[in-house]
Amino acid sequence: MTGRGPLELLANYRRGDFFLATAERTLLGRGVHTAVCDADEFALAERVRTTLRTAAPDHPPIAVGALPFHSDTATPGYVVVPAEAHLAGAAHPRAAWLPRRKVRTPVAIRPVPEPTRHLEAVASAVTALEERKLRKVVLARALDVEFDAPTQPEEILHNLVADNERGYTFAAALPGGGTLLGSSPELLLSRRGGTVVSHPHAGSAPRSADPTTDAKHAQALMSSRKDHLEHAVLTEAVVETLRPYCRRMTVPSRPTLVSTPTMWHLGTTITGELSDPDVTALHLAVALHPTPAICGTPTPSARQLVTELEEFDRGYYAGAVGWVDAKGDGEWTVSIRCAEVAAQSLRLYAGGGIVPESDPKAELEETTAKFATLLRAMGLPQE
Ligand SMILES: C=C(O[C@@H]1C=C(C(=O)O)C=C[C@H]1O)C(=O)O
Repeated sequence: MTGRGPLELLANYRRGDFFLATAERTLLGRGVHTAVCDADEFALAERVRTTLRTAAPDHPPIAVGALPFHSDTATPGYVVVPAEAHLAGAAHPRAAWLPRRKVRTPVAIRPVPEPTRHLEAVASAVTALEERKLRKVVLARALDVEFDAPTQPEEILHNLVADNERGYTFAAALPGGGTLLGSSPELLLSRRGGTVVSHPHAGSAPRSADPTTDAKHAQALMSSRKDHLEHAVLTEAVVETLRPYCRRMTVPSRPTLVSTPTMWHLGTTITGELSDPDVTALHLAVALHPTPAICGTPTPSARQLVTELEEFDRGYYAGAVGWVDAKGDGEWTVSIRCAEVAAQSLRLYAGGGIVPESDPKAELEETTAKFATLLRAMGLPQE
């Protein structure tokens, strides 16, 4: 496949590969030279560094993979040095003109939990925030989609890449044989040489096909106290975690508006100059994860509340997907706007940050809007 362009890499993707398309590059990893699987994510980062440093010259000096929301033996961090790695430039703008692929119609779609249960969970979270002195918690829900024939990750990935020009669009093989498939707007961490960048997102509003309504939603988000509060909790945590690794940091005082084809968000680009050249992109991603974008603050009690209130396991949703190379450079995106794809079914996930001012109905609508990234790529109605 050497010398192929980004669209050829996309066309070549098949179940079991690793694929990541960003605004700058397209990466395809195939096969497994060495797999590193560890429920302890710091141990995982160390083992991956050693593997890449001591590796025989016959394999690509890059490792790719996925971190779960919460690591344990059933859902460990999983990073592989692929047998083959292919790198090309950005798939866009040409990818936007690709004809869409048809995805089979599902036989059943079931919300987990029922929407009324999610409303109750958000209301309980609001009460618990006050009682337990939490500043924020992120609650998610899922959609289980069933087919009477094999799922088509290749087709869905193709449409996700075509739809999301500025997204981090990924397909990552998981240890149990499934695939995590999605297009996230959010950069957990990138490291290039001595420079680290994080672009955390919190604060959301749906896009609208009507330009006046769309602009209104954006404006309302930019002036929403509740959303700015959610966002401030997040940037503070990211800055606090990165500071010990950096000799200099640049942190804008206000977030900016970020758009995806389906959502508006508040985002802040945080940059830093590393003081320790030995710390890899994966070490930094592991240190940051889980940020309050997908868990809450303080982390341990927010994680506990998530376990109490969500009726399903997040698996690799709200984790991270990315790559790290032998120099320690790399790029990890927050694994949201995604689905875990099995043989004949898939599970879509969407969550939102809850603060004391949150309204359950608005939170339910926000998760519905966030499902649209995947539903649209599957050719399904987005309601
Ligand atoms: C948790 C998700 O999204 C995150 C939560 C956001 C919010 O609460 O406003 C915004 C962007 C993401 O960081 C998701 O899409 O599932």
